[in-house]
Amino acid sequence: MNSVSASAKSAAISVHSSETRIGATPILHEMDLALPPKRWTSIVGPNGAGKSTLLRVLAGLLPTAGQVQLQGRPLSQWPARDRACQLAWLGQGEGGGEDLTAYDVALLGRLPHRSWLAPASAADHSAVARALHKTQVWELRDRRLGDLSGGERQRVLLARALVVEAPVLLMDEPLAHLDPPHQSDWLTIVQGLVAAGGAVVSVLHELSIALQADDLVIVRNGRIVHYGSCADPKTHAALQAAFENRITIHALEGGWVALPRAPRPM
Ligand SMILES: Nc1ncnc2c1ncn2[C@@H]1O[C@H](COP(=O)(O)OP(=O)(O)OP(=O)(O)O)[C@@H](O)[C@H]1O
Repeated sequence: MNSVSASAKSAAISVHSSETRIGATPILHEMDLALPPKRWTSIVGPNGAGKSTLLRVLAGLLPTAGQVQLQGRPLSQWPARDRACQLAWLGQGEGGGEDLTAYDVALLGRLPHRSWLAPASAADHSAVARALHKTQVWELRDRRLGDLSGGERQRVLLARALVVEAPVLLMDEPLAHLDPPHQSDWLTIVQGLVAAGGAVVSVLHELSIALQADDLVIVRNGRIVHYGSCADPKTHAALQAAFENRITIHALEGGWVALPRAPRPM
């Protein structure tokens, strides 16, 4: 299963856990996953499979019966500020800061780099400007977050995650509300992060985009049922099986697309 797995020590981020519960309900079982640097990994699977829960465990947002390691060191042993510089997070449908300008929302991502009560430095401002340009929201920088459209807002929140400049970036449904040109921009950003040595982990429902990643983690019923390269036919077979063969996968322009299987004519 783990043809591309790194060991926990050499991984950018890893989880080894027997069970994760939300309240009294067991949600994830026997998670053993080590994701290497310099790769983009997409987490996919049916609705309710546990993808977002797995990402939250990796981010340290949900306790688990086991251990998460970041850069080879248990998450719990990282000083909070250092950890926040190493691990950036873009959650699903994040709220908060509605009255802040887009610029100030992005600047929040620099907080881990700043000393207590210190004003933003020139480096902070240039990181924000770079991220707002990359995500195509520089022109919107003085608008309130609460006044932006869904896609504009998502791009500001992506900028906030990018300004952390962390070597590990976790994103839950980062393409929500993004139109195809902005999805394409997102792909360019991810490729740039990976080329610079980063580990990018994204939960995605868009299987054709997920298949453009380096590796795929397939989750079903709270378990990792496959982890492998997107180029591996075994990964395609596992993906089809995870979706009960209700998708088909086709080669296209050097990559793959996944389509819902058309119902048989009556
Ligand atoms: N707060 C909660 N209390 C109880 N069960 C929860 C809670 N949050 C999530 N769950 C359950 O945990 C399971 C996994 O949820 P999760 O959000 O991780 O799935 P997912 O794979 O990301 O789903 P989707 O594709 O629908 O976004 C689901 O059955 C969900 O109903």
